[in-house]
Order: sequence, then C-alpha cells, then structure tokens
Amino acid sequence: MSDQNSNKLVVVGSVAVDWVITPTAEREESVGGAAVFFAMAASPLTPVQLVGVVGHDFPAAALGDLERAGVDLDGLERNSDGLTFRWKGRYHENMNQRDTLETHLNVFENFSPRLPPSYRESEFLFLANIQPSLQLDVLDQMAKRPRLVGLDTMNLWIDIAHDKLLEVLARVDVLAINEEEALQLTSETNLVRAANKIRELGPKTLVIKRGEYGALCFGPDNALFAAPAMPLEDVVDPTGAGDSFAGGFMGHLARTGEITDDYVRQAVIWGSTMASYCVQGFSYDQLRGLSREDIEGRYQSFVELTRF
Ligand SMILES: Nc1ncnc2c1ncn2[C@@H]1O[C@H](COP(=O)(O)OP(=O)(O)O)[C@@H](O)[C@H]1O
Ligand SMILES: O=C(O)C(=O)C[C@H](O)[C@H](O)COP(=O)(O)O
Repeated sequence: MSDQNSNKLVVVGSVAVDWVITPTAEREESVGGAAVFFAMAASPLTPVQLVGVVGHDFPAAALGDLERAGVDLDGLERNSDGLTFRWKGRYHENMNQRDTLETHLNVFENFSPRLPPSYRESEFLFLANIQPSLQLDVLDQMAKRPRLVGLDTMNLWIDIAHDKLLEVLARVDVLAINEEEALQLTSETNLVRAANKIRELGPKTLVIKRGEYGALCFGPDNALFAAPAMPLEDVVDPTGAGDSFAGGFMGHLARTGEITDDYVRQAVIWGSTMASYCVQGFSYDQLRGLSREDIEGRYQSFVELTRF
C-alpha cells in the first residue's frame, strides 16, 4: 500500500442545484447533491476526490467552497452545453418527511463517470446514490479493489434496477440506507431480519439511517450499535443529512485506516456529528469553514449525550 493514497477517499454522486421548501423557509438555488454534501462533511477528516458533473449554471462560488475545503475536483466534469442536475422538494411540518416536486437530470442524464488516474489508486471509495450501473462502472475503474467500498441507494433503484443493485451490493463493504429502503430491499417488515438478509447480500457493515431518530449500525465483526441524532432546537433543512452522515463515517475510517467494530462505532458518531451540522442550515452552509475544535467539541457532545 502506498502511503500517498492510504487515506484518500473518492466519492461519486450527484452535484445539484436544489430548490428546498420547508414549513418556515425556502431557498431556490441551494447547492446540493450527494457528492457535494459527502465531500463537505468528509474533507475536514481526510482528503476527498470528487467525481461528478455540473452544467454551465453551477455557481462558481460553490466550486470555490469545495476547493477551499481541500476537495480535489479533477474528476468533476464541466459540461457547458447544459444545466446542472436540479431537484425540488418540500418538507412536511415534522421535517422528517418530504415530497419530491421536480427532478431534472439535465447534464446528469448522459453522464459517464471518468476517474482521473490520480483517483484510481485510492484506498477508500464511496458510491453515493446514482444508477447502480454507474456505481459498477466506477468500481471497475479502480486500479485495484479499494480497502473499503461504501454505497448508498434509494427506493427508485430498488424498484427499477434491482438486479444491477444486487450485483454492486455483492462487491461493497458498507451499505448506508434508510429504514424504509432496508425493508423494501429485503421485502421484510422487521428491521433486524432485514439487516441480516442485507449482510448476506455482500456488505458486512450496514448503517440504517433513521432521520431525527439517529442511526443503527451492524459492524463488520457483528457489533450492533445505536446512535441518537443530536437533539436540536432548530432544524433548518434536512437535505443532505444522509450524505453528510456518510461523509463523516467514511472520512473517519479513511483517516484512521482502521476498520474494526470499535472504529466503526466511532465512525457512526462522526457521521452523526457532520449530519447534525448539515441540518442546521440550508445547503452545506453550516458544514463550511468548520474548525477542528468545532467538530471535536460536537463529537464530545455526542459522547456526553450517550454516557451512562
Ligand atoms: N432532524 C434531525 N435532527 C438532528 N439530526 C438529524 C435530523 N435528521 C437527520 N439527522 C441526522 O442525519 C442522519 C441521516 O439522516 P437521514 O434523514 O436518516 O438520512 P437520509 O437523508 O439518507 O434519509 C441521521 O442519522 C441523523 O444523525
Ligand atoms: O442527488 C439527489 O438525488 C438529490 O435529491 C439532491 C439532494 O441535494 C441530495 O442528494 C439529497 O440527499 P439526502 O437528503 O441525503 O437524501
């Protein structure tokens, strides 16, 4: 293993301009996308290399934010012929549920991810929520199998690309999905039974994200770990919480290079820490410019929250 690549973390996923409506506020041009949230959350912990595509309308300021966060953008394709992927959604009163109002794939429609040579040797890879065939394509472009491969997906792919999804799942180590998706994927009604089935499909580590109720994690050596979400007085915008969680989670494992039950437990708390910042603002507003002191302090609040 070359030292140079030992803690590099590649992420492939959407780069988006969202229109987010909550019960109390609205932002019409909110930079988002799974790869953006993931990168902003992981970059305080480990070097991140991003793979995605933007159109001519993508704000230059957001590219500057990613660069200042230290995110490598060599793998970000800039397609001047079209618009960036756009998503519009409205949150319900309780903020744990949302309706998608519009999705415009735009430049994402014909996107074919190309990994720069400098990404191919990296030891950590996260396949954020995109078509399973593209996830497979990226995995195949790695020079060798990374030490740890994580994946997120959604109900759409469980419905329309089931076989491809099973094919990629067989090749990943960590699956991070939400509760409904875990049940849907396995046709189960019980979460523990669903988790056992999923772990037979490939991923030995499974993180089930439960919104304001936190996360449940089945570790590589069989530990079962539950983490609460940070109780917050003001939740501004939950968009990207899951991706920020994944960024903190994978970022910690890449930084430490340890992949045991104990480190996976810590990674769940790092995921919860970064997700808690995400939901406190629109877009990645609250993830930008975080100091080491800030994040260590929030991590310690989680330690205190769960001490007994
Ligand atoms: N309302 C909230 N308050 C505090 N933390 C939250 C809230 N919603 C989500 N989170 C954090 O974000 C994580 C992932 O969120 P979740 O909504 O489950 O993911 P996804 O966006 O993939 O559905 C949760 O495990 C939790 O730590
Ligand atoms: O890429 C997509 O499919 C989008 O809808 C754009 C969004 O910015 C995030 O991806 C929302 O992600 P989560 O709130 O973590 O589920």
